[in-house]
Amino acid sequence: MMAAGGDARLAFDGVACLRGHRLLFEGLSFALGPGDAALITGPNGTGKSSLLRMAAGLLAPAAGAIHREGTIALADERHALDPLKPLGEALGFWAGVDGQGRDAVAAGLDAVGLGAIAEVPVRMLSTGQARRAGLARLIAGRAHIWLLDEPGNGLDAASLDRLAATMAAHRAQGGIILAASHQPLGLDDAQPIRFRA
Ligand SMILES: Nc1ncnc2c1ncn2[C@@H]1O[C@H](COP(=O)(O)OP(=O)(O)OP(=O)(O)O)[C@@H](O)[C@H]1O
Repeated sequence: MMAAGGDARLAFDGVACLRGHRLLFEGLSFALGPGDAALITGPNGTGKSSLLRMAAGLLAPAAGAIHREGTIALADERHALDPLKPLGEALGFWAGVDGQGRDAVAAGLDAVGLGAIAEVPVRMLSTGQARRAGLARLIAGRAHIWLLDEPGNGLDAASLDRLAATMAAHRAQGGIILAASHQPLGLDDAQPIRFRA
């Protein structure tokens, strides 16, 4: 079972983002509670990934405040799984760090359709499988707030459907999703956060 969202909350209040000497955005405010989702869209380099890194606490806002309640997990193109280990074992390491057990790893693998290759070393995964492995890691961590950076990249149609179903289940349990994507993710009712060139 996924963690219940409980009182999960993620809110930006008048946030500005400075990278190098460039102001990417300012005055950004939004609030997400249990079951909510927001979808960040916009051209390359406008600050979508930077916003997610701020939400994760990896990048400080130049102005404004970010409020978080609940556990947070970020999935981007770096899955951070040990390339030499079998997939299931590599996921088990991170599940342990997140205070989860083998059942969470099994649920993560199942959600991305990789249960049959749990014994395959991470270095042998295809591009799309590696991407799905990163999502399995996120799912197995059972965090309340999911930050997803282009989660549909490299995924085939069946995997995109699974991702949509997994996101819907997470929200139904009170989880929160903040995603950046150039492609539709099935988050049609999500709050839009649009960046412009
Ligand atoms: N460490 C850094 N130092 C300075 N500038 C950076 C740094 N990291 C990213 N940037 C710049 O910040 C800007 C926004 O980058 P970001 O990755 O947030 O964009 P994005 O909207 O996610 O783009 P894409 O659609 O290509 O993924 C870019 O111009 C990028 O070069």
